[in-house]
Amino acid sequence: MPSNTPAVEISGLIKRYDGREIVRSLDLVAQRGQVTAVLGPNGAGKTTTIECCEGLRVPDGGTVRVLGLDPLTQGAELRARVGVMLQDGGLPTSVRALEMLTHVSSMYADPWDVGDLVERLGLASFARTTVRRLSGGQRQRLALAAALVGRPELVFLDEPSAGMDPQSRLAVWELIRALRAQGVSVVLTTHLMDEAEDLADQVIVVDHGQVIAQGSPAELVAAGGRGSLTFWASPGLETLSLAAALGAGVQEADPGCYTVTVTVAPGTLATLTRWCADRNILLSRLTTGRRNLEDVFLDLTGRSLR
Ligand SMILES: Nc1ncnc2c1ncn2[C@@H]1O[C@H](COP(=O)(O)OP(=O)(O)OP(=O)(O)O)[C@@H](O)[C@H]1O
Repeated sequence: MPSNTPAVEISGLIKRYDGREIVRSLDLVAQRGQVTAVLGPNGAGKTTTIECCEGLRVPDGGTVRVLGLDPLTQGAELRARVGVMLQDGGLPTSVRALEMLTHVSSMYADPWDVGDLVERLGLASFARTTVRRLSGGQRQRLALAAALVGRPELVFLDEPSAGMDPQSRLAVWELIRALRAQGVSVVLTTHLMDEAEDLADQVIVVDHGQVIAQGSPAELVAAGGRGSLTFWASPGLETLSLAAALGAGVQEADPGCYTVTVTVAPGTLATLTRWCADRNILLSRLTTGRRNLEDVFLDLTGRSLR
């Protein structure tokens, strides 16, 4: 199989549960040697899509190729070349953490040094604890180590830093950067904007089972061409009236948190504060600045990820 095939190539993927179409003709390409982040809100179909790539789900339509191979019929060949970290860890629960990792490493001809992984991911403090008794974040780190110990060419990481404290999250991010530097292809799902923005070469935004935008973080941020304006006040403001005053879209992203889709100019702020003053509304906080992926995501989906 030529090695210039993409790491992952999905076309027209369809997946239904109980007759409900969860993944709806989804197309996605993840290039080799890159970090590709599949970003989307809860229930968007990210995990289902990744599980189709891992051969854990049978698609109802479309094609999935991983390193040029079909994960359903060529899974045995892929197993040695692909690392998988499932969202719930997917680990056996009655073994000790380090024993489990050492056992997995013994199945490979040229495994990653277990001691090095233990150090990079801070596993030493719970090395002798049985998996069942680990915290969620500890399990995640162990699952990541298990996914990497076989030195895969491609890894699927389903929400790799979910439930982790900030320090562990940084360690995971550092490791993902190291993988990329080694030429490993990484496909991860996340609902953390900063994770996608910091790590990914390519971000694929999925909502309702379809790709709604894709590009590098910089491309996605530049595409809107606007600044961002967010303010906080009491919940339930008349956003339609404010939108008319500003000549811009206004959304209540979370209760009491409003985002305005506009090119921010001095007059914009004057109009906003006047509109509020006329209604005796006190702004508790206001920020303007460069758009980030979160603003892009809000524009695209009308929803906040928090
Ligand atoms: N085995 C299943 N049977 C029925 N419905 C399912 C099954 N697995 C997932 N779903 C549903 O499919 C939808 C998409 O789930 P999926 O886990 O792919 O989304 P996701 O984007 O990964 O979300 P999250 O970020 O919450 O993990 C959800 O509504 C979920 O409840």
